[in-house]
Amino acid sequence: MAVISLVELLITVVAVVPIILALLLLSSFSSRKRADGRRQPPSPLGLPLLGHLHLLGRLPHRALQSLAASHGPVMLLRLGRVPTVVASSAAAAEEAMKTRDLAFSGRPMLLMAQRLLYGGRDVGFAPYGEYWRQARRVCALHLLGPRRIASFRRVREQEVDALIARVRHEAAAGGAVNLSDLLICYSKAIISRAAFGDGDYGLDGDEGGEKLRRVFADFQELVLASPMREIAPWLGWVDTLTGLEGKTRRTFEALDGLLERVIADHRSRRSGGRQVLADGEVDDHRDFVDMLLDVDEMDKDAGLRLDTDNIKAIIMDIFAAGTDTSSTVLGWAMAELINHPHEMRKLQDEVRGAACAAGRVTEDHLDGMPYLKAVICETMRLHAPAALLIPRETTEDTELLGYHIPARTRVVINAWAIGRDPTAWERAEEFVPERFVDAPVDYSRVGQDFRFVPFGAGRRGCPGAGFAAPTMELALANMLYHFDWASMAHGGGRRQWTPLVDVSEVFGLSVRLKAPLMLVAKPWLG
Ligand code: HEM
Repeated sequence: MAVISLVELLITVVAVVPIILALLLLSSFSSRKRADGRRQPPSPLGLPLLGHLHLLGRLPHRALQSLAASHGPVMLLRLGRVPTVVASSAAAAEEAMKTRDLAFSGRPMLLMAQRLLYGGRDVGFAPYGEYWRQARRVCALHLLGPRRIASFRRVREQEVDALIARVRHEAAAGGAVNLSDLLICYSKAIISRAAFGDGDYGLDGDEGGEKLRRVFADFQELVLASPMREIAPWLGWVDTLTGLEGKTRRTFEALDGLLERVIADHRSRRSGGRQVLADGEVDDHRDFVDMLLDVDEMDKDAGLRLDTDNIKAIIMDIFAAGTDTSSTVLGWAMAELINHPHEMRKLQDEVRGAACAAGRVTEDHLDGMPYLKAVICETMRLHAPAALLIPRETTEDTELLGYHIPARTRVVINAWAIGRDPTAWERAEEFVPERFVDAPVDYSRVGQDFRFVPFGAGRRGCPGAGFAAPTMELALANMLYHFDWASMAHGGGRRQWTPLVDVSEVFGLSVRLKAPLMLVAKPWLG
């Protein structure tokens, strides 16, 4: 990810500072009382300028987990010039996202989100305040409410059929299926159709949509990147040198142009005599852009104006938040199931038993599949895709587990570490879906159990969990219904059979499998 290479570059740059000087300036922030008697969270040793940045490495969620093991569930780090509190236990998460939710509901003004999301006029990165409250209400009620989610059932079922057909086609060609690619296509197709409808929108001269896929991938990579300018403003020139500046501009321009066309197209369809429906009525053909244009017309009196930039920002948010996350969970679920054949067989028995007569799994079958839901929960417990959630910022002076946290402190909640905390979970590092059969969690309702927070919780918790649930469940159930699976890997340029999937990770907007998931799919003949 770009942010990692930038950090590495910074480390190289500061290496010119004599090591002796660095050692002399080493500073310890270990837990201490301030002059006013308020306790600060403990900190590891930091370096001048970098603070604790160099400790994060390529897999920050793991590095922070190790640091928390020595320094405790609430730590204070300095990332460049940014003081950052890290919460790594269920108790800390509950206090931040429930007991003191209001104080922890801000978002920092992240430079890249500002650049790519119209100055923070979206939902996910908008600062806490009246605009965010209204935009969030629109999202939760009009775009992601239960009736709207149900209205996209046809889209989900068609896209699952398309996914299964693609697997069948690639499997028939005799090789391994690149399931990672197919799952990204699947979740992107669902979000695109929900957001834009069935119109065929693309970039100029983009045969097959490859250019668009790359632009979206760049967007996902950039949105949470930390440019040097933000960490150490005097090193802002590094962003131009590494190409980050140019890539950000090109990505923004490409997506902005596309969204302009989509919105103009929707506006012209509406002015051609289309009736605006009353709030709450379900019309299968209305997509998110339609809904946002409706809200702009209907909510005028409620004080919310959504101009074109607001609509573009909210749609981009939904793409950022909703695509990689769902496909990443599906990839991890398949990897864990291949590595746990007994659990794979158990889930296949459940799915095939429930949907046998129908010849495919539909959404009507999902309620009768408790093990399917348990597998998805267990996958997210071990592999929370947004491992560190989205960074928050305190809106006022507050406390966390007895430590004083000043207003405007950045807050990172390590959902990944909380899911693997051995003091909270038995056999914490093992894949045991049965734990969620014995104690089921409705993961589409966030904030029920703070040992399990892949969707965050509280005011800023994910409003899209209910949308993600049928998207993931339907795909996983159908993949297991239609095929028997085995693993295959690339090694030394050749494809090799392997009994297990390599579960090495790569950190990004989602923490995903490092190597593409290459699997052999054998059609099940029933
Ligand atoms: C497996 C799938 C998903 C996961 C794991 C996930 C996870 C998250 C997380 C961790 C946050 C930040 C929560 C916090 O700070 O407490 C978030 C926020 C958000 N998510 Fe999701 N998400 C998923 C799917 C979706 C989908 C499908 C959508 C929309 C269609 C969506 C829309 C949003 C939005 C708009 C926010 C910002 C909320 C705010 O700041 O007020 N997410 N998500």
